[in-house]
Amino acid sequence: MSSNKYAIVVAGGSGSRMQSQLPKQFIELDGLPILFHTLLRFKKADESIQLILVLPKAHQAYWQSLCEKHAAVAQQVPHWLVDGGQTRFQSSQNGLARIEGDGLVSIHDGVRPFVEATVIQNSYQTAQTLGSAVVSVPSKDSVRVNGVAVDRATVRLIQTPQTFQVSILKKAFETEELSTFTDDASVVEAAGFPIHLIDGSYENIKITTPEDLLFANMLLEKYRD
Ligand SMILES: Nc1ccn([C@@H]2O[C@H](COP(=O)(O)OP(=O)(O)OP(=O)(O)O)[C@@H](O)[C@H]2O)c(=O)n1
Ligand SMILES: C[C@](O)(CO)[C@H](O)COP(=O)(O)O
Repeated sequence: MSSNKYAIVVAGGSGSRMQSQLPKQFIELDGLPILFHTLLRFKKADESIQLILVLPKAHQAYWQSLCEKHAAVAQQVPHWLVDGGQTRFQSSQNGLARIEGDGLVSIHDGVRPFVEATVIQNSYQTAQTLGSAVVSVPSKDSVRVNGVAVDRATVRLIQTPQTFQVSILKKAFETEELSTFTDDASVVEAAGFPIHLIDGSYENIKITTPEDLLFANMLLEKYRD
């Protein structure tokens, strides 16, 4: 198999739950837009990873202006820019279309800027041997499905990155979109391929609602040297 490694960072959403004028992926943490933090995490985990950034057409000029403003950081994270889709499925699909040939591809939410290098590295290593690696954590809360308590030990909360052999992901994405496709693993599983879960971390939050920004700033504080 080819040793090419790609990361598709999806940032094509509208961020409606954040209720912010500025799309959430551009909100600054420590003076730097969230998206730069996320892209840097991948490059720092493995310099050879080729980055593909998925952004709505309407946000691309603004992103270019941010790249000029933060030129020193931007040059550390060279990337292809790809148009966002109407849904996350379509954004992943657009990113995937940019990849020619085989290798490994990780899909990661642009708004998960705290993913650790070890998690990224483990995801590529596992996908290399098993075909897929989907980051997850155990539930800390009790869980009920349709009101019925379930054994919490059977529950895993799914995060990103979700990493696959390119050929598997391309085959899976040849399908029609279903409303049950909330992530890339669900697309791959529906195509009949096995999903291998690996450990993530509780700090790998998806910045979704305003209180997530409070937590994000606390995490930055923790790692400030
Ligand atoms: N059409 C879409 C929808 C979502 N995403 C991306 O998928 C990730 C996870 O989605 P979410 O947190 O739900 O982002 P939004 O869709 O932007 O937020 P909301 O659902 O609150 O509108 C985000 O990085 C988001 O930009 C995307 O690339 N294309
Ligand atoms: C992909 C994901 O982050 C895994 O937890 C999640 O499914 C994205 O969901 P969202 O509704 O698009 O935020």
